[in-house]
Amino acid sequence: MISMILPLTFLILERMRLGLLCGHLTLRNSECDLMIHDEFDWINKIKPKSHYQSHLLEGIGDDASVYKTDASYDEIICVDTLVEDVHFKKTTLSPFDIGHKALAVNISDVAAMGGWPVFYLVSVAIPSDWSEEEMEELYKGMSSLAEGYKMDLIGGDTVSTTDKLVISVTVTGRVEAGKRLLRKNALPGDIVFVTGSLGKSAAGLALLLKRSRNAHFTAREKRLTIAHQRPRPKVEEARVINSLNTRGALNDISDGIGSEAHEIAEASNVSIELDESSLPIAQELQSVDTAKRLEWMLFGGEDFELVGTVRENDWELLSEAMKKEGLSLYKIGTVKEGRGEVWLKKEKNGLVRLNKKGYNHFKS
Ligand SMILES: Nc1ncnc2c1ncn2[C@@H]1O[C@H](COP(=O)(O)OP(=O)(O)O)[C@@H](O)[C@H]1O
Ligand SMILES: Cc1ncc(C[n+]2csc(CCOP(=O)(O)OP(=O)(O)O)c2C)c(N)n1
Ligand SMILES: [Mg+2]
Ligand SMILES: [Mg+2]
Ligand SMILES: [Mg+2]
Repeated sequence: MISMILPLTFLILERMRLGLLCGHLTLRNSECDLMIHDEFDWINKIKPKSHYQSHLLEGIGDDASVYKTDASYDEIICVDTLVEDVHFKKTTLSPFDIGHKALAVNISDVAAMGGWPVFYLVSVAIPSDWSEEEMEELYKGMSSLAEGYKMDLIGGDTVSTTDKLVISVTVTGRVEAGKRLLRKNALPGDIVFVTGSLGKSAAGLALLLKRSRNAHFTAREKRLTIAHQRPRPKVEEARVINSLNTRGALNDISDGIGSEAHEIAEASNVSIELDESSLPIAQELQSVDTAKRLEWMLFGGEDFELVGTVRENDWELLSEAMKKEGLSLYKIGTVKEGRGEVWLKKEKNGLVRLNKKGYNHFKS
């Protein structure tokens, strides 16, 4: 009995000591409780106040960073990471899907700067339950997407890990000199647009989490799961917006438009008014309960559509140019004077303030 109680007492005292060290009492495996409570606050804390390299045009704070070259274009570079059990499970994405998505989310950030992708580098931490065949499939997922953009894989890193698969992809791209499209470019009076319907990825994820990717899905359900597994980065759309040679703000939707609209509003120091009745509704989500659908559309994330703003005078020209390329674009709101707020215009109840909600590592 004593031999059981003694170690237990020691364990409890040790937990209390750690709890005191961390300023609170918790029973977690790690030494201290996770101290990051908001992803975006944390990024702001580590953001350098100045930089050494004068050819850096945009550092931390947009979808990707941009630096100047002596050529007629500026260079774009960005990195995003996918972690098993956070961004995917073996039951939600196949190895091929993981490769596709890890590259697609980065190409999407290049598109969100108005540019096109050029090179990619891949860093993988591989646990022992992942086979060589699975890793080959993952790389096939990347190369088949890269092919369409003529992107080259130019480097990376491979390490072992004891736990979950981690894949980190760096993508470089280019944009015509001085023509990058930034979150801070919106001005009052602008039209807010989105390149496609929202919420399909979140609906697809819900299906995959419930049933697993090898289950039987109807054709409608399959379109939702594919939206989650194989998002198409909107490079063509970004290039049309860029070709207009006008001021415009742009952001890609990874966390949910509720979050990204705030990012534009905050960076531009304006407010954004979204019109609920103008948000395009995917045909696949027509039959879904309205409240659930709105939650997925505003806060679900991972649609990788582009949300942005253009001058009211440029709207006709832009929507014509998109139509000519067979691409879609929807007017969903307007930019107003403000201080980073986002409002949703309801059909009946007037304006409601949207929280900066969406996917937030450490909060959700
Ligand atoms: N750990 C980090 N160290 C340095 N910069 C970071 C870190 N995490 C994020 N950032 C930067 O913060 C900004 C916002 O990141 P994020 O919200 O992930 O953008 P996105 O949704 O477009 O991928 C970007 O400029 C990104 O490069
Ligand atoms: C198994 C699983 N659970 C939850 C999600 C939902 N999810 C995970 S990360 C994320 C947001 C996008 O990822 P993030 O790392 O924030 O990309 P970034 O904003 O940096 O582009 C969402 C909606 C998922 N894709 N898979
Ligand atoms: Mg982004
Ligand atoms: Mg990111
Ligand atoms: Mg995010």
